Amino acid sequence: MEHVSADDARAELHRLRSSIDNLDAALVHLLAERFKCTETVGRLKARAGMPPADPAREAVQIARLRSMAESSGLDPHFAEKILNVIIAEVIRNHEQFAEESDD
Ligand SMILES: C=C(O[C@@H]1C=C(C(=O)O)C=C[C@H]1O)C(=O)O
Repeated sequence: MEHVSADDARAELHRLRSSIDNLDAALVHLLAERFKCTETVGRLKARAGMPPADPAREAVQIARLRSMAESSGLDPHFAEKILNVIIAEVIRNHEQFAEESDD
């Protein structure tokens, strides 16, 4: 493997970490927007007496995400795991909205 000086490695690491920081910021902003949107969906469902979870919609979302992950070089199993964590949190929020509207 080609040798790299400590100075060059530090400069490259700094450049890469700066991109990682930007990407992490984008992820947080995207998640914040998604949760704003799902909050509105959850409150709408609660008002309409619809169930918090929609497994059919989740299955479509997961299949779509797995396929996008595959074509962009991301491990589809990992992509599914992340989406499941997000969806579980969304459903927890929706259950809370449903309880609030029962009060
Ligand atoms: C946001 C919704 O509620 C739940 C959360 C979903 C999600 O986070 O993608 C998908 C289906 C539902 O279980 C929805 O029904 O669209």
